[in-house]
Amino acid sequence: MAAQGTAVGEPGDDTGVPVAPQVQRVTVLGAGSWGTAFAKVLADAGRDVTLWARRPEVADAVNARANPDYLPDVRLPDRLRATTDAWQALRDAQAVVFAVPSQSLRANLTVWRELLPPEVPLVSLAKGVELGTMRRMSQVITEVAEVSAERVVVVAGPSLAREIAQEQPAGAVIACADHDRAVAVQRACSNGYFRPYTNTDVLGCELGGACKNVIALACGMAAGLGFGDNTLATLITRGLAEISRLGGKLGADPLTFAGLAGLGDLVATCTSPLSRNCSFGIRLGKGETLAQAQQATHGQVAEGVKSCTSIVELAAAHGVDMPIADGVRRVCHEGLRPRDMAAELLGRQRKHEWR
Ligand SMILES: NC(=O)C1=CN([C@@H]2O[C@H](COP(=O)(O)OP(=O)(O)OC[C@H]3O[C@@H](n4cnc5c(N)ncnc54)[C@H](OP(=O)(O)O)[C@@H]3O)[C@@H](O)[C@H]2O)C=CC1
Ligand SMILES: O=C(CO)COP(=O)(O)O
Repeated sequence: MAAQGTAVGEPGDDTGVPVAPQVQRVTVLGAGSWGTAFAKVLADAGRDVTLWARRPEVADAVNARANPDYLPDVRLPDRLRATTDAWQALRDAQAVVFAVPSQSLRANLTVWRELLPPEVPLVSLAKGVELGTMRRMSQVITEVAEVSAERVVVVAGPSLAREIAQEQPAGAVIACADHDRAVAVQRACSNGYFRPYTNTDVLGCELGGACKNVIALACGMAAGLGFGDNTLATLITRGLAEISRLGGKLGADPLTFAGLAGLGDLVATCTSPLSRNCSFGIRLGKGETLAQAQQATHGQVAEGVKSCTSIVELAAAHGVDMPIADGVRRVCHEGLRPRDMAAELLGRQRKHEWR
């Protein structure tokens, strides 16, 4: 029997699992590519969605069923409304989704926290680790919004925004320490092309999402240098090894890294021309400086460029070796040449694959 205040799962949920009350009105804060695509996912799942954009022209475009800056040629659903007024966006929300870049979440949340409705799930889409504090996004949310970890939900997995917006089938992970809350958000965003699974390993899912961006930069560099699929497969596999090593040390579930938030997202991001991180890495591999690559990709968020620093610091603080991530950090921020990074990785002391 369902616990008080919950309802028994409807068909499509885990059999008989009690779930939190239905989430119908959802607010997404951030109208970039993933914020807009995820808002569309929610609307296509039957939710009433309000999207907050910081620029009026983006809100106007979304209200005219488009977001040409971020998702050209995608028609947005009628259930999706946009505004630049955060108070208006948040006042009736039954779930709130944060879709701004990782390094700006704290500052934005400091403004939004007074407006957040009590008790509702707070959902993070961002894939990064905060510079300076080494905090994951769920930790930033619990700290700034002063809420318990059980209220914070993380969306992870292979979710290239443009493919999702084109309604191409994809799996995802909805992670929350409170399984019932994960199920409520899972139900709110399940539709005919988006299939989310639940997980209670928030730490592992967030590490998978943030670290794969750094490995995708390395894979892009390899492609930019002209290396082929053996190099790519080696970087993906050894990248997964170092992500799993960090996760294991911090207490994540090792299975998470074999799942959509680990291997799944790593494969999608390291191999797709749609990945901003991979594309940015290609530019570096072809010889562009960080500044040149940033100028050429103006307005695009390649989270790994910043998170490589905080991830390597986090690893060092726990005595974990992450040679690929550290190589990426040194290319991005210390002027190491990608070709020299490759030589250094190949010249490391020979070792056993797992020990
Ligand atoms: N794109 C994708 O495929 C996926 C992205 N993610 C993650 O989602 C997060 C958001 O990325 P994504 O939507 O792709 O990013 P985009 O670059 O597409 O959009 C960024 C959005 O955030 C806004 N923004 C940028 N800086 C600030 C700021 N300082 N304060 C407030 N708003 C700001 C932008 O507004 P404006 O237009 O006014 O500049 C824009 O709406 C990232 O962590 C990313 O890793 C996760 C899965 C998939
Ligand atoms: O997270 C993503 C896919 O899951 C998007 O990756 P990029 O930020 O590299 O485009």
